[in-house]
Amino acid sequence: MIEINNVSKHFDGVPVISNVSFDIRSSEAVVICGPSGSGKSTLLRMIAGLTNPSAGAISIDGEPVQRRTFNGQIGLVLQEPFLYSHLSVVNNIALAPCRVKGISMKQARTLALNLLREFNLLDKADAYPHELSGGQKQRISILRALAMEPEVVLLDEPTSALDTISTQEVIGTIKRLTERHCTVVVVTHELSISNMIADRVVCMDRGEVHEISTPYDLVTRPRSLIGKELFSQSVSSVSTHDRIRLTKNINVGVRGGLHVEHLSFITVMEQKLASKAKFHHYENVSPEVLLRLGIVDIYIDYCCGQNVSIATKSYQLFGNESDYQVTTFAKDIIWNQLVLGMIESDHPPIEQTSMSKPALHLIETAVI
Ligand SMILES: Nc1ncnc2c1ncn2[C@@H]1O[C@H](COP(=O)(O)OP(=O)(O)OP(=O)(O)O)[C@@H](O)[C@H]1O
Repeated sequence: MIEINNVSKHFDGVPVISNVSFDIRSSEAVVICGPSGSGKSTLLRMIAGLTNPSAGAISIDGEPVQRRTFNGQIGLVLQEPFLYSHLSVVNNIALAPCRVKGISMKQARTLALNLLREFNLLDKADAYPHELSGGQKQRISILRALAMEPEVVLLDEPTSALDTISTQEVIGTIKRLTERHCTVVVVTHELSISNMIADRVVCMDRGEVHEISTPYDLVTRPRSLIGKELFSQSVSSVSTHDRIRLTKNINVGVRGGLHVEHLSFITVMEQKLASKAKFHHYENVSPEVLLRLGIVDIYIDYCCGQNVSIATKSYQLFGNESDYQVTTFAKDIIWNQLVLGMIESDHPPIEQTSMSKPALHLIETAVI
């Protein structure tokens, strides 16, 4: 769908992007990551048609982006949400479809309300931007882009100005975009976004693409130095583990293929919890099924540097509409609040042998 062919860019003779080529398929979610100054935003701006390549070409559905007229087919979400402060949330979303697409304000508001309902923000329809949290503002700006029914949504550092909880909310919204089969391209420093939403991750450094891999491959077997540096950063030891008082067993599910050395958090946990935490590797089993059936208390999905993507049913740090959620936390948060909280709560120990036959069948047939 998006073709990037031998694209280079220089500013005043200084090269910023050098000979970059890759394709993005329709409905694909691609995360572009790399150190500061590696050219990520410049590449995204070129995909958006906001700046032209110095050499090479970028096209969407065969049409060069430079020649595309603005029709809302590319949705752009920036670090700052830039909502209109004098308009309510619903009118912020309805404005562009009304002005650009020429539909009536009534129709545009209906469209906006439907989006707000779908993305669980209906209760904010009549709020004004100053009444929203940073995360809510950013989620509204994503819906504003979505209201134009774009072919592709480009997001440039959508969470960099947000705290942990707001970041999780925004990641949830981006994830929903992907579930709607939008083509999504995200530039981010937040590695958890790639774990949560990306089909593929583009690793850039100094204007060049060094690796394009799935998040899982980047975590488990990075092929480039920059991929390794970004995704397998060394983890310092957990400072608070001595506070743990163990009274109960917890079952920890670990995604098959994820090895202990990928995360020293697990190593520390194994040492400290020795007899209390049981680790089980599961291949091709849905974490949701494992959690719903109570076979595991925590499911460790991906581990990336300081971040861990985990799923939990029985203990929730963040309110959520479902009783199952995958969240990416800094490992210290897991350790201090989640594991400690779980152990100190009245969480009943679950023995693996208590699985019923139907439950076993469910597990055998469930595929991630
Ligand atoms: N309009 C411009 N004029 C001159 N230099 C620019 C311009 N835009 C970007 N640059 C330079 O291009 C390089 C890449 O910038 P870019 O913003 O694309 O990097 P980035 O990877 O997105 O960085 P960050 O993660 O810090 O946002 C930087 O050295 C920057 O100073």
